[in-house]
Parts: sequence; structure tokens; C-alpha cells
Amino acid sequence: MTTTTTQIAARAVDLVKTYGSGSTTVQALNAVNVELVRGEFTAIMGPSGSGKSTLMHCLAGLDSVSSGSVSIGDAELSGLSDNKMTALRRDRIGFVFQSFNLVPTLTALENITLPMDLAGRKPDKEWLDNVIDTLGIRDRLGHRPSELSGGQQQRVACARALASQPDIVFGDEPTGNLDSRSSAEVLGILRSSVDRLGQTVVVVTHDPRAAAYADRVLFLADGDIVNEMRDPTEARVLDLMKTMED
Ligand SMILES: Nc1ncnc2c1ncn2[C@@H]1O[C@H](COP(=O)(O)OP(=O)(O)OP(=O)(O)O)[C@@H](O)[C@H]1O
Repeated sequence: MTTTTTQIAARAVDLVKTYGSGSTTVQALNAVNVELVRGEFTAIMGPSGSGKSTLMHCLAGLDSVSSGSVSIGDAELSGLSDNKMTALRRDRIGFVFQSFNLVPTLTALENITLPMDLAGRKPDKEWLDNVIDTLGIRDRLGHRPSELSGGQQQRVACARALASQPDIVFGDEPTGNLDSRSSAEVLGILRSSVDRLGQTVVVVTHDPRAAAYADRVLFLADGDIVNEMRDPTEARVLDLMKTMED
């Protein structure tokens, strides 16, 4: 069965990314082909240096591609001007990073609505309420980041990413700085944003426990997708990682 364009949140076709030139050239991605289906939670795993961050950055339009193409929804990124690219990143992509990247002088609510405020857009109140309640941060909205725990700060960062109803939310090790309890909370929130809000979520992670929250895990090695798993469990992910080390 072929998947129609409207069901694809992001797509890479023959995506090659090289860094440097001459004898110092590194081929970080070797003609990667991948489709990320709307409303799914995908985890990207693989050894250090396998290309996970590069793939995410190219898919999110944070880095240019050397050849091949990347699309978000029906927009092919290489065809976009710098201004259009900035607008697309702002309006259609949400980001959650390892360091929460909240503005310390703003309250939680002001942080959540900041990207939309900068874009001159009004948040959809019903959606925003839904996100705030899904993330369980209603009683924290007036607090500044320094008055919140790490897990709460990352929930606010998740709310900021989800608030504008982006086509896709990218997380680069979003639980890398959290203890196991807060990690589980944040991953549960990303999971429920997929289940309850229909979000599309993609995270890079080293942690099989984090990957087990996903619908699908892509395994990278040396710049290629070498394996994938649907409906992962921590044990199955660990087993596959062991076979990939052999
Ligand atoms: N800006 C850059 N300049 C040169 N080489 C780079 C650059 N960014 C990444 N690379 C190289 O590209 C390859 C893939 O790097 P990438 O960061 O995507 O891997 P990763 O799987 O995310 O690794 P990690 O798990 O350690 O974060 C590596 O060999 C890396 O050294």
C-alpha cells in the first residue's frame, strides 16, 4: 500500500550529508530514505557518531543537505528561501532540547506562548488548555523556570513545542538531563501528545527505556538506517542493540 503525501509528516529521499572537504570529509549520512507518518512517535537510535543528530537536524531544517531532499508535510526544504525556511521552522516544527532553553525572566505560560507571540499569532485557547492539562502544569503557569524542577521545566518546554500545533515535534535527547522519574514523566507526556492530541513526535535517544515509548525505532549505523522495530519494548531494543554490536 502506498502512503499518500498527507499522511507523511516528514520525508528524506536519498539524503546525503557530508561535513568538511578534501581529506577531512566526513560522510555523516549515506543516502538515507525515511518517511515519518503523521501521528506516530519515532525514536532514532544508534551508536555515537552514527548520524542521529545530523539526520534530525536535516529533517528539521536546522542543517542543509549535501544532496537528496527533505520535506516537511508537502514543503520541500531545499526549495525554500531563508525567510520561508525560518517561517516554516517557527510555524510547523516544535523543538525540545536536552537543555530546556527556557527564558529565565518569563513565566512558564509566557515561555509557552513566546514563539507564537514572536510570530504575531494568537494561540488557539482550546488547544492550549488541552496541552496544559495533558502536561499537568496548570498550577505552575505563573512560575519562572528557576522555581520549577528539571522535569517541570521540560514539561513547559514540551508545552511550548506543542502549543502551536506543529506538523512535527523533534526532541534531541529530551530526557538527557533528567532523572529516571522525570524522564518517564516527560516521555509519558510526549506519548500522550501522540495518543491524545494526534501529534507527530521524533526523538533521538541513547536510552532503550525511552525508545520503548515510541511506535517505531529507527537504528542508524555509520550514516545508514540499518534496522527498524515497531512497537518496541526495552528488552527487544536492548537485544537488537546487542546484535548490532556483534
Ligand atoms: N559540524 C560538523 N563538522 C564535522 N563533522 C561533523 C559535524 N557534525 C557531525 N559531524 C560528524 O558526523 C558524524 C555523525 O555525527 P552525529 O552528531 O550526527 O552523530 P550522533 O549519532 O548524533 O552522535 P552522538 O550520539 O555522539 O550525539 C560523526 O562522525 C561526526 O563527527
